[in-house]
Amino acid sequence: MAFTASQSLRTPSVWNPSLSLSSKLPFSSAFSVSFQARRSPAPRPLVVVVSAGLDAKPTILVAEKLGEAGLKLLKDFANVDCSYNLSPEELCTKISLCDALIVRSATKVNHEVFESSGGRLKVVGRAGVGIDNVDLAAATEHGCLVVNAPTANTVAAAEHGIALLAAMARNVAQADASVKAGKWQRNKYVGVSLVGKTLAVMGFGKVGSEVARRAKGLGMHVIAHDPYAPADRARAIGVELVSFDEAIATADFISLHMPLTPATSKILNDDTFAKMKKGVRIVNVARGGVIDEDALVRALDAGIVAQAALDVFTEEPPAKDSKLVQHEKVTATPHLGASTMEAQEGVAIEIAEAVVGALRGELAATAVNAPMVPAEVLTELKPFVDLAEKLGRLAVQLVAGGSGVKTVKVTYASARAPDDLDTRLLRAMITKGLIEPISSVFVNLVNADFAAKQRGIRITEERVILDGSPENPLEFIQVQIANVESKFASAISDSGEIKVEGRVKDGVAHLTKVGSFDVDVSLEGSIILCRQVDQPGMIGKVGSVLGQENVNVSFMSVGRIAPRKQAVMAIGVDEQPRKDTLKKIGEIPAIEEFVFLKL
Ligand SMILES: NC(=O)C1=CN([C@@H]2O[C@H](COP(=O)(O)OP(=O)(O)OC[C@H]3O[C@@H](n4cnc5c(N)ncnc54)[C@H](O)[C@@H]3O)[C@@H](O)[C@H]2O)C=CC1
Ligand SMILES: O=C(O)C(=O)COP(=O)(O)O
Repeated sequence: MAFTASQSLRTPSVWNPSLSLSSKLPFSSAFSVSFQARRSPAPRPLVVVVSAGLDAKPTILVAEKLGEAGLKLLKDFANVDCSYNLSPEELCTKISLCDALIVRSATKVNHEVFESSGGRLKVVGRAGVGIDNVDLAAATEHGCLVVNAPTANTVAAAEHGIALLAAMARNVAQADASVKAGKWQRNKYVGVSLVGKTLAVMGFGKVGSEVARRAKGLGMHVIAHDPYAPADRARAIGVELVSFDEAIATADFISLHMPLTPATSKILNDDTFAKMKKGVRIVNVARGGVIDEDALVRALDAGIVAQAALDVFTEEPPAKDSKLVQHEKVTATPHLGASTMEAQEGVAIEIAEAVVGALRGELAATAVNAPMVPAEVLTELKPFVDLAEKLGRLAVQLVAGGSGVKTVKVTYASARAPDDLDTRLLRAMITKGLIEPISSVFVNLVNADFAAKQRGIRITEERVILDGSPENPLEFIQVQIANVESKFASAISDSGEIKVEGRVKDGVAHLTKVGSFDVDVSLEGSIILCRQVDQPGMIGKVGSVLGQENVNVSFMSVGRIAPRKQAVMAIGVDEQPRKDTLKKIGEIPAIEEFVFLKL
């Protein structure tokens, strides 16, 4: 049978586009939903990380210098190994003993690092903004959460951008070197004024907008280019958003503030320099890789670019004989944008809190490779998260042979408006439930979609919109697995799929349907499902077998088609019955089939 779905997964509008899933996560095209994710007014988006399952004190490797206040937070919680300047080989060796890794921009956290961790690494904390030094796809594949510290160095980076802008325009660095060399060259270092000039801010995010604000204070005319920035945010600070071509063609100064991504790599190149106003001046506090550095040297030599002020380089540190760094029209700093006392203390605290929180399995505000779920949504969905995982677990255990699952349909029944229910978390937990019982993979919110895709499992989501009060986020969740045989034939619904359905009652997950049978058993402990001919005394017979074997029954429920016809009995048990206990149940006359399901 074919399941239908009508729309691709959308990114909620509250997300910062540069952190959005659409650009960072290798989301599977196998997933589709028939509604949009929730648009939340929450001030801080949050993400839940499935707990790393740590029993002992975790170990955190801090591979680059971090502020003291952050280190203290880390040390209060974990064993902290501060090892700076590790070679790639040393990092790979150490990482297998670490639960978390904290880096700045100098450490390359590549595929080998995740491979070498042997599955122990659960969190990578980037103590700063740019995460281009972390292989996000590899992190996701390994179920490792990546968090960054996106806010604490914004002002520092913006201030450095302005410092470079002014220093470049007035030849401060070159004149300083000249004076120190015993010269007094007042005519050589005549600069240009900033007031009245047009500044194009490329990348109107946190740093870009702070630069724009400051440049306006200097009397500059500020325009910006950012394909994802909302026009009203720009308008609010008197900045006009323009196209890339218009920005570079009209600017006297260009300041770069976009992340380094495949789309922005070498975005300034021979072609784009050729479109610029002759004599343009360029500031780069973003990433060296957004400029084709050889092309910049050519543009400087040709006089297209009058000057450049660069804090960042494709290779850091750049080669000593780098033509770009040595160019007399270039002012260079060694990636100092975030390096103020204040920013480094702030960044250290921000990243330490995020990493510790993530290791505790708590909420983290700054996940880069996982869906961010606002806090209040999470609180509301918590019992359904439990239900979702358990339904996934039950459904897959009902498959004969336990494998061959390819097509899963999840139905959410709710009175909520279609765009008012964020199900990414639920889908991830159903996926976890489906995959973990049949593999050795640890599935969490980070790698759930990836893990499903790897196994060729296609999960579609559908909404049933109910009448009634939208107060309760969900009435029930139904999980169906198509095109498989079941080891418990009664779990196959009339339409031919394995079907389980559950609800949350008084905050507790309940199984409420198996195949076409209504049952009601709380999803705690484990479950025995029996099909029998409905007749008096069955509950007592099964109960006494379990009682004799000291297996505590927590819940029992019988769902039947009609009196004295076939019925399904669901029995919740606290302990796992021994094999011969289960055999004894199977031997009870009138029991036609039974299955034991672990939650
Ligand atoms: N030199 C330094 O020490 C520092 C450098 N940075 C760099 O600055 C970058 C920006 O930082 P934030 O403003 O905090 O990040 P942000 O994420 O707030 O802003 C980045 C902006 O770039 C935009 N963008 C994405 N692709 C674009 C494209 N093709 N063209 C134009 N705009 C595009 C995004 O929509 C977003 O608004 C970071 O990614 C990092 O690489 C940040 C802090 C310190
Ligand atoms: O936050 C960023 O993106 C930066 O570039 C700062 O890098 P750093 O932490 O100073 O190595």
